[in-house]
Amino acid sequence: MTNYNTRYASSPQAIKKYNTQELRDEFLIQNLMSKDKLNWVYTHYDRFMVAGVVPVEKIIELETIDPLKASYFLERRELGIINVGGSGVVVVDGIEYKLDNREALYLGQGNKKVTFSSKSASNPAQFYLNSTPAHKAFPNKKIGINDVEVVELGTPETANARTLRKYIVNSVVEVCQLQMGMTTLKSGSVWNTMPAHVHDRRMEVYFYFEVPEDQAVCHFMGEPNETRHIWMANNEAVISPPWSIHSGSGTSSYSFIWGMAGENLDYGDMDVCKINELQ
Ligand SMILES: O=C[C@H](O)[C@@H](O)CC(=O)C(=O)O
Ligand SMILES: [Zn+2]
Repeated sequence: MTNYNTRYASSPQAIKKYNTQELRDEFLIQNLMSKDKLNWVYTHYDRFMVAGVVPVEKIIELETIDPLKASYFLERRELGIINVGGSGVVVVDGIEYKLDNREALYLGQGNKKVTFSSKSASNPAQFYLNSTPAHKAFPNKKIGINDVEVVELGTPETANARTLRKYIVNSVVEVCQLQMGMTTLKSGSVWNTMPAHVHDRRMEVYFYFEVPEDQAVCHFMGEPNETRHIWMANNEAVISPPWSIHSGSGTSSYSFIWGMAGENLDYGDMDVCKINELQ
């Protein structure tokens, strides 16, 4: 079963007046990982789409949705998939890709039939999906844990020691505009993306997972001199407009998947904010 809802783009002026619920309604994405359902959010930020799928009893098919006005989902789109659950299988036009925990798959434009299933109902796969418009068909590619580019960031003293893994970036796989990766906080560190940055060329979505039960992540957004926060639970995502910082501090360590789309494929294109100038 496929569900979707739509999020329109917001101006920096608008959010200055939002209360907590309005901010959450615009930017927070909940209920992504629900059993035997494919829940899409179609954003008007670079038409970036976000979904989760947890196949338990069923094989779930990637269906087109009405806003695409396409005869199949990947007619004009590319798709990135990262499995954050138990072992699963993605079948793409008859070709089977086994995705274990923390393995990823890039699917190019033009693939017609895509299905998701789990190896075991007691430890189901949890596929996190990002999709963006595509203008060219690049080859499908599985990205295993040894294919990623690893970057160590931060220090324990500043509570931001973390390992960043680039899965879907153009030095690993050819893409039109999608970029995806995963960042894991070291035990005792809580701050991601600090120093914070903006990149007006690209929007971004963060999906927080491996947040221990009874813990939470406080996600910071907004212009660097006008920030807001959104408290987030495990398996929730948050949209970052191109004009917004996107940084979080947890009450414990955690992991998150970042996904981006927009003007360029240069991962390092960021305007870093001075920590002591944030407001
Ligand atoms: O534009 C890049 C993204 O915000 C993330 O890759 C940053 C991140 O994972 C981190 O610093 O922890
Ligand atoms: Zn960023």
